[in-house]
Amino acid sequence: MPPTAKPAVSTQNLRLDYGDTQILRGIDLDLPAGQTLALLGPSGCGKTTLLRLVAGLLAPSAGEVRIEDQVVAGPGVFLPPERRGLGMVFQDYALWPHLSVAGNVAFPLEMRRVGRSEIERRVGEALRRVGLEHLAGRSPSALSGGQQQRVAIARAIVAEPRIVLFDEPLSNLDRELRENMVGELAGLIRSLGLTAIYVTHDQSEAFTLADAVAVMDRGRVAQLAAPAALVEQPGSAKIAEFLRLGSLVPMRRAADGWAVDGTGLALAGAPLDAAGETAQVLIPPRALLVRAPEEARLTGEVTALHYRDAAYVASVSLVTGAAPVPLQVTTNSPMRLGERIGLEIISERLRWFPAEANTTP
Ligand SMILES: Nc1ncnc2c1ncn2[C@@H]1O[C@H](COP(=O)(O)OP(=O)(O)OP(=O)(O)O)[C@@H](O)[C@H]1O
Repeated sequence: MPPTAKPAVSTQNLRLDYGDTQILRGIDLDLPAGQTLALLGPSGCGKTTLLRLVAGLLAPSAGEVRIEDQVVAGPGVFLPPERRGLGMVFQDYALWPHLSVAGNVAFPLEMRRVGRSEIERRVGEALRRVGLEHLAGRSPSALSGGQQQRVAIARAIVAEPRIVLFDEPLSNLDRELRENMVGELAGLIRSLGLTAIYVTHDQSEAFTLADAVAVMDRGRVAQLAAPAALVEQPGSAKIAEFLRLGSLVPMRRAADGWAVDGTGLALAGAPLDAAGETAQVLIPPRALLVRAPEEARLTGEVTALHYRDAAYVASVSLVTGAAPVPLQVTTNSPMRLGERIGLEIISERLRWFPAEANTTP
């Protein structure tokens, strides 16, 4: 974003308490226009609460929400949802059963007292965008889950908002449909030039759709970064663990470097500033190369195996002479359960974390 451009949505020190319980503990976000931000995190971390504060369905306990540089919530200011100019799509679709598909999509325009012919034109356009123009006259109850969610999306975009909020919109759909729809939704958001905030606990959804992902943890943003940057440079061992980026292996300082805790197995490449006597190292699958056992310094035994997306994904137990170390390996070469394989570690692809990094309150 050029330094002068105003963010489409921003929050400053946004807080929400229920009684004595702090739900959001000071959220600072800037979302540039035309970008999609995913809020990703475990159940209860505050994703939906943050979205509801932006939507105007909740008022903050402290801090500020701005939309296109207008304060919409803050000390002495609160704009209701209908005055924030946002589209919203929820998990449960919330379609009216007594209205047809077209009637549901027309509803936000009728509330705004848009003329009949203009409504017809815009409803037709919104339904075309989601591929449902042929079902305009149907009742929502005669649609599949995926079609119902498309109606909800058409309804959210019919008034041509610049910003759309999505709260787990695909979580009621079965896996295959979800995977198809997430790509469709990403295409739609891009082609309409929308700014979007997308709540999900599904990492692959977040990584498919979003320009930036805010990983949330207990009411805070633990890390905000592009998907590739999260994979390359997770901010803490806890974030790496939540994103399932690989195995986290406990390390202990040895005479001339670092060794896997409880073993004599040395690993090179620790950054010099990794303080203390203990650390953790993230070993992502892409840091491991499979070799013939006699060609490698390390040996592992295959303990579990899946074939997925044209590759073998194996759990491997690294043989250390002491406790085995569990690792994950991806390879194109066939493997068998129980097989012994050689492993080479690419030390530049390891990520080191000081032990303290896992104990943030
Ligand atoms: N009305 C309420 N009163 C008290 N606590 C609430 C209320 N609404 C939500 N909470 C609590 O706030 C926390 C955050 O809830 P929120 O729905 O934002 O989480 P989430 O990250 O969206 O979770 P999920 O993925 O399960 O939807 C939870 O611990 C929840 O129990």
